[in-house]
Amino acid sequence: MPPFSRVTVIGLGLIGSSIARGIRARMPDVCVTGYDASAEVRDTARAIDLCDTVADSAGASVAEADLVVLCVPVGAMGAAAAEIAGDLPAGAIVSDVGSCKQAVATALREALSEAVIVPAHPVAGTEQSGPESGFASLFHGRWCILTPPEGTDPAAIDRVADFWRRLGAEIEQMAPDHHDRVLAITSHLPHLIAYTIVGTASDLEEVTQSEVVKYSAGGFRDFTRIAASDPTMWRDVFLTNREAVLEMLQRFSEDLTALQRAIRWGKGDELFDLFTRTRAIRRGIVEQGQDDAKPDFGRTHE
Ligand SMILES: NC(=O)c1ccc[n+]([C@@H]2O[C@H](COP(=O)([O-])OP(=O)(O)OC[C@H]3O[C@@H](n4cnc5c(N)ncnc54)[C@H](O)[C@@H]3O)[C@@H](O)[C@H]2O)c1
Ligand SMILES: O=C(O)C(=O)C[C@]1(C(=O)O)C=C[C@@H](O)C=C1
Repeated sequence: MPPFSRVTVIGLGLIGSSIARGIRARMPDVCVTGYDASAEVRDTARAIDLCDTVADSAGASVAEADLVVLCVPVGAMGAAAAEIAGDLPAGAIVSDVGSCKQAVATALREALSEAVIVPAHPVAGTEQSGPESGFASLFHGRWCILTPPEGTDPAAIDRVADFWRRLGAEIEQMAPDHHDRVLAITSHLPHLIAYTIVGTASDLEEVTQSEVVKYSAGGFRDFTRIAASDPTMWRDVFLTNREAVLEMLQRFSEDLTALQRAIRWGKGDELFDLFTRTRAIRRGIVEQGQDDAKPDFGRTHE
């Protein structure tokens, strides 16, 4: 039996709509209610039959829920939680999918002082956003990291883990501050680098816009996919995970300076050793079947 029978998804963008579709595909008996602050998104969600019900207010959407999943940008988590505070049923579990965990956990606890909260982060996504971009298989074979605060009811953690396993994810548990440091280097910094390199290329006076488009067939093209990611989401991620990102950025710029010196002084061995090491890391990722380089992730969009 599914761990929940009435799930409310708040924020019907890429992740929220993928959860709604995943529930339809993997837990068809579960009733899904959706809500989004944008009336346009709610209309689209109704038009594409994303949920059993799309409510017109956050409070109404949670009134009968046993699980509420907040799928809004991390900077909006506190406000979204505050909106449901007065209507949340006593036994309901609240979760979220935010890309940073520590600050979000604090915001959720402040808004929902009595609720059982089990924060989660599915490490799966694309550069798309909005209700039509989601797909049921997004979480298949991907990690979902749970960051429950100390003292969280283990039965609640198990139910949320079961929910994500049924959506196809594998579960890992971590302390929120550790999560934020790990994701700062594996996800947040790569996005910052992609935004920078695409911005720098388009600013170069000697390179025209049409040349940027015309010659972006190789490595640069991969950066442009990442740099097309949602501006609101990523603004919020960098402002929210500020400390960890700045720490990793400091390490990164020191390593970049070392590379700069190696190039300047013709230290070919240093370059060769680093590139050999990084090639082995890439091959390890591919061997583990986690190669996401293809734009459609090699997965079926159900
Ligand atoms: N995109 C990814 O790759 C990815 C992966 C994992 C986790 N996440 C996290 O998932 C969350 C959602 O990201 P997404 O990619 O689905 O974004 P999205 O832009 O596709 O969707 C976000 C939706 O939230 C709605 N919204 C904003 N504020 C709201 C509020 N106060 N109440 C109700 N609805 C509100 C917006 O109208 C929008 O429809 C973010 O916290 C993000 O960090 C994203
Ligand atoms: O592949 C992508 O497009 C993503 O950006 C996915 C990605 C990532 O960096 O891995 C982005 C943010 C998330 O919080 C989790 C996953």
